[in-house]
Amino acid sequence: MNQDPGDARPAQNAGSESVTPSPDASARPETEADAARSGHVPDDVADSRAGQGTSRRRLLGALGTGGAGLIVGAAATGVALAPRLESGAGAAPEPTQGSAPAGVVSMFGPHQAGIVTPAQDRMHMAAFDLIKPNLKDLESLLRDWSSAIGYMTQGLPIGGSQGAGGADLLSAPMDTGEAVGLTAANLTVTIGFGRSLFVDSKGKDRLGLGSKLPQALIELPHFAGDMLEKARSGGDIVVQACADDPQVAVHAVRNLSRIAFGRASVRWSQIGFGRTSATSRAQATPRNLFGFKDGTANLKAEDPELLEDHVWSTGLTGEQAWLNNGSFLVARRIRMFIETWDRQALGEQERSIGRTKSVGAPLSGGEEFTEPDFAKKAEGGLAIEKDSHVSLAHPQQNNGVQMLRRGYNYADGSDGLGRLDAGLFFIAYVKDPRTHYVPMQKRISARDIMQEYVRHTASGLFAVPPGLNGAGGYLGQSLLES
Ligand SMILES: C=CC1=C(C)c2cc3[nH]c(cc4nc(cc5[nH]c(cc1n2)c(C)c5CCC(=O)O)C(CCC(=O)O)=C4C)c(C)c3C=C
Ligand SMILES: [Fe+2]
Repeated sequence: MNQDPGDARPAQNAGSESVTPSPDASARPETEADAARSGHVPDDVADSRAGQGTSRRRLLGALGTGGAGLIVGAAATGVALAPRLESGAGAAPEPTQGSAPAGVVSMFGPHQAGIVTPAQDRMHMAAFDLIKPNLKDLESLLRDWSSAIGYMTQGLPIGGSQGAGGADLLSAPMDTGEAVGLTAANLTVTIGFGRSLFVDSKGKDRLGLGSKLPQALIELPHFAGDMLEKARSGGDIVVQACADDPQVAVHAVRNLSRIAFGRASVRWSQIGFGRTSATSRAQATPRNLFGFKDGTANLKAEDPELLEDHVWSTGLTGEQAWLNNGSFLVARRIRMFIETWDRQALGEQERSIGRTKSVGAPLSGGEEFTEPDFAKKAEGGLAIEKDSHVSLAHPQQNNGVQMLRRGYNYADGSDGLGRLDAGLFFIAYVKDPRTHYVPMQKRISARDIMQEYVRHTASGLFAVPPGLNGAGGYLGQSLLES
């Protein structure tokens, strides 16, 4: 993480109002008690807490001038978090102005970062359950998370330059510290809401958000071959942290989990290494653990019209309108029977997928990006078998629907039989899972030749709210304030 320059010491407990220091001192709370209630800490209170006699204004000045790479976003991130983050007063920092420094992906925009962002190489995804479901905790959690995400995605410790350890020896540091000295590594943090946030298993409203349950946020049906572990599935809120450095991604989830203490707890988490998709034409197509190129025919950031048709939620009205510009995240932990696969002849492996292993070309001929010809005949039948993976997943077989895949390889050691517990942590973003995921998964689960070599062990479906448009807001605000 970038260590910002100078010896400036940040406030330890400032609130959302302090994003931009106000020149009008009378507008600020006078006492520490007032400050705690409002979530805003006056500079002098903050200074004495930090024990450094350095005002937040000086901190901001130092960052603004010396931290050229961090520009306004970091400089204006006056939203420091209390060590235990109880105030619920955090809010997003100012949008970065102009182009972000290398390695920094802005958290601002109509859509959340981490969807069409060029897929980073590492992922840590975690699902959280609320501890005592109530709107107050949910809002304060989302505010505090948004603030922390603002720091982390700019390569800063949560709370600012001294967030991982200043002069206060009596409190736990706001940031756990293991990312100090690392860059932001293109960190993005994307959040989504599970059906269980809205209603319980009997359909009863849990938090007063029942009327806002998106119609498409269904209970996914059972698919042939599913062997789902409940403890690894579902969740009220999901957090997807992706970065090009594993320590940065894990640091993000660890700190968000720490911030959630008392309000939400981790239900499951999954670490992924090695992206299995390309989400931009500028990226090379990576390979999955079957050794095949994965992500060739994926939707790409350069296709805004296709993204509009297949990924972004649009045209929702009334109580559902909060989700416009959002999306749906489908997560499936798919174990791959690597050892069995590795014993298959190359021809059988290629027949299962429908593409060559070497370059990823369709078996009907051409190069990697040649469109498959599903009618082409070969010796003994079709060049691309009807039940090959690409045939079943191709838009031609799926009413024209497409998805944005953003999955990762995972390996969680070996099972008791010496086999790798490894596979694909499948992630897809879709406009509507009822049309863009369920029918395709049904077809794949029932017929795909590749099914013999995989088993779905966990599942999640989440509604992903739109992005942050400006300072002072927080991720998920449209759900709570519409
Ligand atoms: C329900 C959706 C999908 C699941 C589940 C899924 C699992 C899965 N896929 C591979 C490997 C490959 N998939 C490829 C293409 C591909 N896969 C899906 C969907 C699901 N995959 C789609 C929509 C597509 C694109 C189809 C097309 O338009 O041609 C490929 C080929 C290369 C590519 O285009 O990406 C591979 C290889 C595995 C190993 C797997 C589960 C473990
Ligand atoms: Fe696939």
